[in-house]
Amino acid sequence: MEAAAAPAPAVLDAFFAGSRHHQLRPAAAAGAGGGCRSARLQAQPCRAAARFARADWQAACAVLASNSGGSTSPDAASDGRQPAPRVNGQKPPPAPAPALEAAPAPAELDLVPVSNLPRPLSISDLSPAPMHGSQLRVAYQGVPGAYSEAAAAKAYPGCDAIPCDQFEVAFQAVELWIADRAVLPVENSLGGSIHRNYDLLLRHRLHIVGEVQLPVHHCLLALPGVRRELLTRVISHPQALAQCELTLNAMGLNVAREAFDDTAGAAEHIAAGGLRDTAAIASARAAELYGLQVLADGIQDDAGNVTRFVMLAREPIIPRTDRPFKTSIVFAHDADGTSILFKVLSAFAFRDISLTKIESRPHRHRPIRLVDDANVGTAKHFEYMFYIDFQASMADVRAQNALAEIQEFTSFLRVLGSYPMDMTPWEAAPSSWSSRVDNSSSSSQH
Ligand SMILES: O=C(O)C(=O)C[C@]1(C(=O)O)C=C[C@@H](O)C=C1
Repeated sequence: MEAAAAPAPAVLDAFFAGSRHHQLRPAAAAGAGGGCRSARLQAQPCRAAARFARADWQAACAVLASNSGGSTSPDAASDGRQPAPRVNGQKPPPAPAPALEAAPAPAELDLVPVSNLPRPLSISDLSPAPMHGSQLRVAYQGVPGAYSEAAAAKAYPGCDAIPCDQFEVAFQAVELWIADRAVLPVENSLGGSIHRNYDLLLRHRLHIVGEVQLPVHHCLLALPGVRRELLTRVISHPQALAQCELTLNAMGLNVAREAFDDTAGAAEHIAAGGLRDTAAIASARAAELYGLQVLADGIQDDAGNVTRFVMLAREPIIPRTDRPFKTSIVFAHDADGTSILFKVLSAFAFRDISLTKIESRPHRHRPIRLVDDANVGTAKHFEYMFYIDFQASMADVRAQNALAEIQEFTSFLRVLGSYPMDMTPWEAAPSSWSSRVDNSSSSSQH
């Protein structure tokens, strides 16, 4: 138990400081609804989504890149961008006009003077639970049929899922009000962390507002009539290839394996190109969408194959204590500190707060630390940013005090989000390719 129940105002201020407004709304995105299901957002060049002129999206990307900088992190400054407004983990700047408002408005953009337009709280701001049945626009990476689309649907049932060609585009789509939320993978039980998204979480200013765990059930897909013996290549997302490696070998499929942007994109590529020598690892839904046959299903190496996704929004949610919450933080420490990681872990251990994840990423701004006594640069350590997920809400005084303590010996600390844990029960996906293998290998024409 905490002896002192005093909250840690600096940490909490820093956490809630994320709710400032500086919004850029592409004119065409202001309309209600979505209609973007089939349009895919792209980064370079930015192909137009259904309702957006190509120029709008490109201008929006350019303004975001030149003005917002994303950020809050030491990382962002290395891009040579404007010093970003601090979101949390740092003191917020005094009130004046946000950086985006100072930007000259491209003709086709409707820049909202946000300081004049206080946005009323809506129910979605207040509720930590997904908004069932509403047409929330949710950005994900991949094309329809990707697991990320299924994760978006699980997180926000009935949402309008917006495909994006890269993770970064999904972040930008939310920042630019083209989407309301993004749902992005952060770790898989077999393949490990999706590092790119850890780096992007730091570089952008979005908040984690939820998590969703998706059992991932992979199928081997090919054009109708193709037999396994004809295959010379298996293509898929690198995570999916890694998750099926042993099973593919056990099936005798020792053919070339090639990485693709996403699993469903690989299936689409086979269908579009009429590739009879290539199979994709993707979902059964991708098979239906792109007219492929399932040669084998349940080919993931482990029945408990599950990917954890985070839900991202422009605003943090109000943390609560009436249900299990997780909080995600990222921090760096001063070069001269000793045993910092031990001290950080102790701050949680002494308060009986369980950690659910630790990740470290290179500290881009300060990649190397000199460690020899003479400081002549002969001995070096890498420097890291540390990401920790812990099982407590920011509304819990134990978490507030732990972060207040941690703040004393870290040079940078940011709360990425405090959000309800995904407690939905899930069944392991069957991993039984051998009993389900399609017999077409002996009966079909090729
Ligand atoms: O390619 C897809 O279908 C995705 O949604 C991406 C992704 C990932 O990035 O890990 C998501 C879940 C699976 O683990 C495999 C791939």
